[in-house]
Amino acid sequence: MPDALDPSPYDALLLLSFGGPEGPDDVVPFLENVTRGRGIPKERLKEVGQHYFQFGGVSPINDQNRALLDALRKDFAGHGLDLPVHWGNRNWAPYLTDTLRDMVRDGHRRILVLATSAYASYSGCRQYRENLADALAALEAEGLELPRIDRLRHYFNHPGFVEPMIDGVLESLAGLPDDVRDGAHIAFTTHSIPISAADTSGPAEGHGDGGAYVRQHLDVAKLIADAVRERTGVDHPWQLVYQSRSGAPHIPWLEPDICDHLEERHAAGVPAVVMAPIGFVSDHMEVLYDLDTEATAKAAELGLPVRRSATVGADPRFAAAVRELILERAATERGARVTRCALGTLGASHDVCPVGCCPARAPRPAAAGADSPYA
Ligand SMILES: CC1=C(CCC(=O)O)c2cc3nc(cc4[nH]c(cc5[nH]c(cc1n2)c(C)c5CCC(=O)O)c(CCC(=O)O)c4C)C(CCC(=O)O)=C3C
Ligand SMILES: [Fe+2]
Repeated sequence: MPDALDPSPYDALLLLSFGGPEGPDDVVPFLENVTRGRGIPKERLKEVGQHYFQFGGVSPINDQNRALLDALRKDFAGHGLDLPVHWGNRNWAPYLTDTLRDMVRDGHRRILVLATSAYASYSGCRQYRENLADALAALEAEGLELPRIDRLRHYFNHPGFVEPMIDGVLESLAGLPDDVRDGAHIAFTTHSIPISAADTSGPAEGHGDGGAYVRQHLDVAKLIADAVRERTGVDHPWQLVYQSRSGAPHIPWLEPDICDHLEERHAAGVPAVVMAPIGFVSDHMEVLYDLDTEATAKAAELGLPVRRSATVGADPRFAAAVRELILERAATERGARVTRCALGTLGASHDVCPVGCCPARAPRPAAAGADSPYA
């Protein structure tokens, strides 16, 4: 047996994810949960509902989280890390509040959160923290003693997140027809968000010009493109583009959209495109519908060969990265000096979101940050 690894002061890991419907009857209530108070046009909701119905009302995200749970437990057991792993979602069962209640009743006092969102932004960071605060408030109202909750730092530039995506892009290139492979461009995609949200993503000192959200994605894109060039000897031109835009049309969101980008590349004579969804942790509905269905249909219409590269999902290298991040944070909490592993130019992200990081339009309590009202 390997030497036991020390996760103290933490006594549990909570995998915190988005959640998704698991059957047709779940779709509308799930969308109501997601969009409550977000001002999304009715037309857009009808359209997104259809994406889910087209897949039998089942989002792949829950099974992917089950696979990630298995991968984490296997990795921890194999390395002598004795830390129970629980799972709760923001928008569908198992709901965060229910999971957290069970954890508190099981006696957990110091909980570390792994969010299935790798980058900064209101939607990808603070909103998760707001939902953690909501869950703590609910448990407080039930008279339960509240645990202390910390969240693992953003892992977008951790090798365990980046390396599986490099393999994914290499695999997609290999899958293209021989005569177009070397000329292929890479379209790195992520979720479009309002430009105002991008500009205020991350800590205040980096606000403006797309903020941490755009900078972090550009750093990952460049890492992958550089690694692909090194391994294939071919310089594939690349660009960061966006997908899954929602919201009112008069509000500016990050562009270009992947479909417009495919059209533009095709018109410019580019012979093939690999779509690499670096903004997402798993092949969930935004990937299966917006890329594999919609963008792939657009490419077929253009006669443009495309491939979509795999997300990280339950890759064992990602599970190992999570273990390293847990041990890194635990050691930091114990006052030890640790190496903080990160690729690229930005360095390891902060452990605790500072005040003013990824602000909300309408301020609400958020846990696990410097502005948390909870201990
Ligand atoms: C940055 C970001 C991520 C990546 C980080 C992360 O992973 O957290 C992400 C992930 C996801 N988004 C998802 C689903 C949805 N997102 C929506 C709406 C929105 N997302 C936004 C941003 C993001 N979203 C924003 C700015 C909105 C507009 C409304 C608002 O300002 O809040 C809507 C409403 C309908 C629509 O308009 O699309 C749905 C249904 C699912 C589940 C997929 C599945 O079921 O498999 C996942 C993983
Ligand atoms: Fe943040």
